[in-house]
Amino acid sequence: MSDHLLKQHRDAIDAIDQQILALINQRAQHARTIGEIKGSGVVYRPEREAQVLTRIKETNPGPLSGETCARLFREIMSACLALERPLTIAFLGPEGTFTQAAAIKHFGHAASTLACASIDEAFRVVEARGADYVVAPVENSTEGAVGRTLDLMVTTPLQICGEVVLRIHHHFLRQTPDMLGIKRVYSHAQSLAQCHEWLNKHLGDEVERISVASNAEGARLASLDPSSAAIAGDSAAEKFSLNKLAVNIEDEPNNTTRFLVLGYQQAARSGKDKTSLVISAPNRPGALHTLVEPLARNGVSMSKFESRPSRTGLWEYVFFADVDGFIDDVPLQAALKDLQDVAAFVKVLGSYPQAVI
Ligand SMILES: C=C(O[C@@H]1C=C(C(=O)O)C=C[C@H]1O)C(=O)O
Repeated sequence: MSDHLLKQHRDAIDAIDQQILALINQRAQHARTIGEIKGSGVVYRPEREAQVLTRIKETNPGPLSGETCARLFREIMSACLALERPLTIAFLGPEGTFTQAAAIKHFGHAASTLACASIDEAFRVVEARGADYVVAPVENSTEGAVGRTLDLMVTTPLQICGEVVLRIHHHFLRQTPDMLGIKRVYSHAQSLAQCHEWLNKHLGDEVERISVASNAEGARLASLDPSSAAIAGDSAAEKFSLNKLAVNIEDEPNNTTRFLVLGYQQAARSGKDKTSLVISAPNRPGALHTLVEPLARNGVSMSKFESRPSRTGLWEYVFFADVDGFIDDVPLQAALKDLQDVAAFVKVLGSYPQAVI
């Protein structure tokens, strides 16, 4: 390899870096001015961020992938937004959970994350304006709905203003670098379930499976005791300096979790939006059909329909529906009007941009 050629390319990179540096700061100046124009109002604009990321992906000339460029711009926007006002995001702690990874994926590293002891607590902190937004898991592709998040959404005054989809990779973690003398394995119940085939194959019956409040808590416990192991993701492995004895041990290779972002904010239309509803009908034959029919009749397509026992005792079940489109779209307005005539309870949980990255 010619040293001369190498130097030429490095000089070019140095010159480009200076241009990038100047341009990023020019961008930040605009964001700061936008912040001044917004005044004391809401600074985070999910629809605008979704549009920026979509444009970057669609116009990216390569060789970097669209996904990679969107991630880079995600961080640039995060830093620009922090110049307007830094955001605090409540999540189900401790540090190192997948929910924290989802919060960072959505808001970037310039946002501060606030670990909470439970999903309830994370909602409560934001409701009391102790943090700006809450990120909460709502469904996993293998394990289904996260009931607690659904229950909280029925009564919270917060609105959904975004969604995050995260690929979940579980690793088998331990203080020592071998599989000898393992007496117990800690993880969240959902993660134990998502890896049960791997566990059945690689661990004997005598190894106890202990479900704990979070994967990160499992990793913490395993870091204190050489006879214990844990199942958790990358960030918990790093945080507690554990060895990865096996990586990506989830039974389902496309294991993903969807999270919702909630705050005191209705997102504006991004052009590629979803609306979430919770509805309920009196418990009589055909009730479910009554709830679905107005959506179908008005040509509103549904991407999710989930039932959940009602906790108020007023109705037997409540139903969570995700539909395509923004709240003031004509077909959706018509469907909602028809629904209000037949449903005992309808609450719009929010209209928000579909996840871009
Ligand atoms: C700059 C703005 O504020 C924030 C930062 C954005 C950015 O860096 O592009 C986009 C949306 C907002 O969350 C804006 O509203 O345009």
